[in-house]
Amino acid sequence: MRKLAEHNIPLREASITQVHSVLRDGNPLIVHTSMFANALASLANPKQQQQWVPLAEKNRIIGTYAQTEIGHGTFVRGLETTAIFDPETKEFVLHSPTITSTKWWPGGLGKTANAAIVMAQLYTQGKCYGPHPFFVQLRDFDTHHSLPGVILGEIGPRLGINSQDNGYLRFDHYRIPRTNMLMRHSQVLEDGSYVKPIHNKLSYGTMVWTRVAIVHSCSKKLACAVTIATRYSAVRHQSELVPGKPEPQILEYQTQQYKLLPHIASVFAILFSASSVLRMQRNVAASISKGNVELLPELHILSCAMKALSSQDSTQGIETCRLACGGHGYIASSGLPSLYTSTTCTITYEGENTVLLLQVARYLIKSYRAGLEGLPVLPSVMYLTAPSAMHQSPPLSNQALIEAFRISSANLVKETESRLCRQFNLEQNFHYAWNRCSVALVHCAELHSRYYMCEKFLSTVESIRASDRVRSVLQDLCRLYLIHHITLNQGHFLRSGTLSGVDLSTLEEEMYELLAKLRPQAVPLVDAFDFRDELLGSTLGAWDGRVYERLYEEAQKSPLNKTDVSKAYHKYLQPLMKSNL
Ligand SMILES: CCCCCCCCCCCCCC(=O)SCCNC(=O)CCNC(=O)[C@H](O)C(C)(C)COP(=O)(O)OP(=O)(O)OC[C@H]1O[C@@H](n2cnc3c(N)ncnc32)[C@H](O)[C@@H]1OP(=O)(O)O
Ligand SMILES: Cc1cc2nc3c(=O)[nH]c(=O)nc-3n(C[C@H](O)[C@H](O)[C@H](O)COP(=O)(O)OP(=O)(O)OC[C@H]3O[C@@H](n4cnc5c(N)ncnc54)[C@H](O)[C@@H]3O)c2cc1C
Repeated sequence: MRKLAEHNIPLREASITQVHSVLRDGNPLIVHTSMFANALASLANPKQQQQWVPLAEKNRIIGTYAQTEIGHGTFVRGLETTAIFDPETKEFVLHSPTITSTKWWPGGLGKTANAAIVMAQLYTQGKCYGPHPFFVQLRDFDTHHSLPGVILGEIGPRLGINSQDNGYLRFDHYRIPRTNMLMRHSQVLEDGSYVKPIHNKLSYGTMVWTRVAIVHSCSKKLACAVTIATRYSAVRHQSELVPGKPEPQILEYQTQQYKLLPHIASVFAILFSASSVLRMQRNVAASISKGNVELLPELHILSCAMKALSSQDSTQGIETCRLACGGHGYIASSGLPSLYTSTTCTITYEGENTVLLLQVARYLIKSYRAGLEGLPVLPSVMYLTAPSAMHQSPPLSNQALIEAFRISSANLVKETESRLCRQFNLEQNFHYAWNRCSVALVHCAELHSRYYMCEKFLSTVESIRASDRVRSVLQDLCRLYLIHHITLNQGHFLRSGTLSGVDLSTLEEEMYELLAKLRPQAVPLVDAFDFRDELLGSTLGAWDGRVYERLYEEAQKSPLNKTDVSKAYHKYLQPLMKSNL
């Protein structure tokens, strides 16, 4: 917090800095600095902001975002916590009517937060208006005791991020003033009448914002992992590449280069896509302030797509980096296990990936159908029904590969839409037909998202003007990324006829050449991420390469090494050894 203040970083921008990496096993303030701060900024009206933002900025109020319940995470419309307006007292009564309505998971809720943005079903004048956000004080601001009517606790150990005190929360007819409903987009007036928002998903805005922040943070996490694994691969010597010759750096093995270089490329692909979505988000936020919500669906879909792809890619990449470090990748002091556990959760939180990809697919199918009917569609999906442009670029050039992605994606959407129609004809029910096509629909969403990411990588690299040599290395890296993802998805390209078997063999051969060409750039590339050793926190990945010394030094800190003979020897081992069991 002191660092943020020193650098004049507003609270709600803290989560896209490296500040939370200072803590190894989760940050109990991350939801306060990200979702809570953003919910106040985007869902509270100016008067409410004046009241709460300065207190949150000064950390007098420490908040969390309490939406998920034991019974419902994905299906937000199914939340059970109620906020019933009482016109007599001009208050809302918050209540948790069932066990499944218990709020469950919010970060920092267990012990740290004294307030929360609570999503609850809004009832007024006898009618339910769906989930809405409320500012709720949970603990006394001086003593930190939970307030009467509020039942709070921590949910217990998790796979990782165990310093984050994820919590549970129940309300027992707990009253809050009417003015605690966040009223920027929708309101309940004193007489209980409800004023609608200009778009009925504006109250989901904090989730959209956080998905964008997650994309950015995934590229940082993956950058940490590739830095550790690449530096280690330059220090580690193992086996014989040529019999009788000295043991080479493991980075000389083509298989090792294949494990690392595509993930170094992935850091850039995710980062450039994140920047593009962030720009769009800023534009949409500015438009919403002027009452224009036209681009909100596009932002929602793009943030779902990029959150899903980046969390999946970074988690897989980090695990590959861990495996690439052999046994030493399994030791906690390598930093890789905690990077993995703090990244794999991004697949689940802020919208489980499959669910988000199905949102993307819904948009693709709707846009495809609209395009066929000649109705207007938004820019990112115009290609679904636009004529193909495959022959305009030289064969297998970067542009041709992007076109191959685009056409394959359009082809898959077309094929899946036909399947959906056939299934609908059989079932006579759109929802059942949708479910029966949902694996294929997820594949459509993945390919569309990959196309977007490849396109952003290429267009960003080509726009670099500062240095020819930097651009040249990034061009090679981008080329490797494109070919790598084509080889992983060969079937789609063969099915669409955009690439032949011969093309794929040619590309595969080029990929192996690129691995060798980029090998000398591997260490400079990760050094350029410029992580301080303190932030990386890894015995394997420190700048000076003293891997073995650091591993040995770190082992000395193990509590078991404080004494030569442990207590357990006297208590258990010695009796066992003497027991003749
Ligand atoms: C690594 C460190 C990270 C650091 C960074 C900070 C991290 C901080 C830590 C974070 C810790 C983790 C913190 C947490 O985890 S906080 C909890 C996060 N929870 C979720 O993300 C829940 C996920 N579920 C949903 O968002 C909704 O229920 C979905 C979207 C699945 C369906 O929803 P619903 O059932 O209501 O809708 P529908 O399917 O009938 O669709 C109806 C229409 O609505 C459109 N629509 C839907 N949504 C939006 C939207 N948002 N803007 C604009 N439009 C939207 C949709 O396209 C469709 O349009 P159309 O097709 O009809 O035209
Ligand atoms: C570390 C961590 C931190 C979190 N922090 C917060 C927080 O601060 N605040 C907060 O409110 N919440 C938080 N959450 C909760 C998180 O947002 C939810 O766990 C997440 O949205 C997924 O919901 P769920 O757990 O209900 O999973 P479910 O929706 O039950 O998913 C289970 C399975 O069902 C599938 N499924 C569900 N619906 C569909 C569908 N329509 N179509 C196809 N398949 C489907 C999913 O794909 C998945 O395979 C956190 C969770 C974690 C793990």
